[in-house]
Amino acid sequence: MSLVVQKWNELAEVKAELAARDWFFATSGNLSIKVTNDPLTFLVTASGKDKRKQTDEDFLLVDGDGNPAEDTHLKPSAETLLHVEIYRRTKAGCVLHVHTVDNNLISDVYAQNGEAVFSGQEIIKAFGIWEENAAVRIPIIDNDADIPTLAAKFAKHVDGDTGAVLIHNHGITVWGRDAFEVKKHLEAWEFLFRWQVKRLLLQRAGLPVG
Ligand SMILES: CSC[C@@H](O)[C@@H](O)C(=O)COP(=O)(O)O
Ligand SMILES: [Zn+2]
Repeated sequence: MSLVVQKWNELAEVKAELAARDWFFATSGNLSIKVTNDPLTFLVTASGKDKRKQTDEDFLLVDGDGNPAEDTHLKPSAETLLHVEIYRRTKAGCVLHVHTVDNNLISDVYAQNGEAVFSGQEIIKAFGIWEENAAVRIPIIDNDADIPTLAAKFAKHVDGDTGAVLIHNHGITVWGRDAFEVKKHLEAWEFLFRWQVKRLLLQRAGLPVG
């Protein structure tokens, strides 16, 4: 099996799992997986598709500038430049971007702080952090319809082989060394967002949550 086919299958599997979670509302979301380092090439979702469907036009191979590296009628994701920033700056192997109601709510509630911080949760261990009372933070950046502008703001927070950024009232972009790691991190973030949204509601209702 060629490397591209192997990576295609890996990304298709993650895409199917996120689809099963119903994390691709209204064609939102984009995913990518690195294929080669030198030169940089990666598979990225084709733009505007319903990512819940599985077809042989789901992904296309792009180069280090995010342009198609093959002859195709498919258009790379509108947000490919964000993926480019990650692959150029880190050793990440996979990038996932989803819009969920909870990640949008958290991005809005904490927008003024420029970050959301979570602590006191066992699932933080999914990030490989084992200390008692550990806290994790996720930066929140303003959304921008101009993708190069958004990518420049986003790039300021890309400083490790794993990471995540919330885009205000838009969604989350998470990256990791491989598909397994990034999916685990995405699931942990979404767990924390859902937990926090529910806690805020229960607190508002006067119920005794910590
Ligand atoms: C209808 S979702 C809005 C899109 O602009 C975008 O945010 C998105 O996540 C999907 O765009 P795509 O070009 O299909 O990768
Ligand atoms: Zn998006």
